[in-house]
Amino acid sequence: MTPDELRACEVIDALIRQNRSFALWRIPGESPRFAMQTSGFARLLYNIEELDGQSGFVIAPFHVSEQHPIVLIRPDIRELPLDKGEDVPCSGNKSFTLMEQKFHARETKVPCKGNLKEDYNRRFNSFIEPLRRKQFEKLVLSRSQTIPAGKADFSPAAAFHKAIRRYKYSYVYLCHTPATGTWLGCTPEIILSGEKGEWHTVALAGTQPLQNGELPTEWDDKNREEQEYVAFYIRKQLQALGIKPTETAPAPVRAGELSHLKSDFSFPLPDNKKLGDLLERLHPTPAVCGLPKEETYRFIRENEGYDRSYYSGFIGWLAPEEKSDLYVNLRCMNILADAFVLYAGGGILASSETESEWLETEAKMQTMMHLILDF
Ligand SMILES: C=C(O[C@@H]1C=C(C(=O)O)C=C[C@H]1O)C(=O)O
Repeated sequence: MTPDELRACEVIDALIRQNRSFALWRIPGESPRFAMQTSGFARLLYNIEELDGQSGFVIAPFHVSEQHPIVLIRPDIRELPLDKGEDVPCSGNKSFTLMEQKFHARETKVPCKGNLKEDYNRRFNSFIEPLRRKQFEKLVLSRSQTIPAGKADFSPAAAFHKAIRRYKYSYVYLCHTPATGTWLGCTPEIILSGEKGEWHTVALAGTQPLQNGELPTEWDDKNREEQEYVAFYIRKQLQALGIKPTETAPAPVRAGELSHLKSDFSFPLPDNKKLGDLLERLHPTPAVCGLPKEETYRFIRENEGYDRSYYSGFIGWLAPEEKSDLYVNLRCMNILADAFVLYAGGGILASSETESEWLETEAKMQTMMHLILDF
């Protein structure tokens, strides 16, 4: 790292210690951006529609609750306060006490790998059953894994810098608020991006490792079907709003050492003040939830056995008057005082097999594992 980058990392890590509300993000092919709220608490919302007409950096959970609200960071400053360092104006937020760090760490139990796999297999069996009975067409089963921090001096900012170099084709972010704690992720999946009359979303699903660093050319029926469920759902949601998108054929894209099938949807929007309504319709897509939406959304919450928190929610810059870039929060982790909580999941169809689905979650977790293991 250059001296300037090192200095930037020190400032960013200090903002986390001071419990500020800020986000740092890098859209693929662009330079990193920064936004921070310098006074008061970041706004908490309990309905996605409440995002209509709002702007700022958003972090929304898989399922909104008292414990996991939607958080909207007001961008009081857009430049990293390099000169001022620790003296950024701030009221309302206070530094983390040890107690609060422990509070954020309350979900931290470190089960051994054998138990994790047994637990996953049990969940898999309860997920495959309604699929085989044809009650549902698709379900996404996910899990979390807690990795104790090896050393006390882990730098989230240095991990962000490592991520932007390593994951060129992903959206990389680091976000901290008192309500959410610290999250870092590298996601390949747009939920909504665009400006003025031109908007964009994607149907992304199906997973294979890269083959000798290259995109796979063969995709089996199961992967294609998984992706088509997402495309079908997006078509239907847009249609219900009277939107006629143009759609591309599914094609493989890169996400770290993995590849997924993606089709792009482009469309005009009659009213940019209604982005919350559109997000409410899109989230959660069958890439992270299932089909039919409402039934599988409930089934997952009742049967997955843990709270997804901000994993598989959405994050990013919301700006109806300029360009918005919102992504599905995948390949991410919650950084705690003494541990990392990593998350990953995968689409299950009636034909799915436990072992290969487990290995898929392992492969997806490697995205974050690469950022924490060499520290
Ligand atoms: C659910 C995740 O990823 C999603 C599920 C995929 C799949 O089932 O093949 C592929 C990409 C994402 O849409 C995850 O990364 O945790």
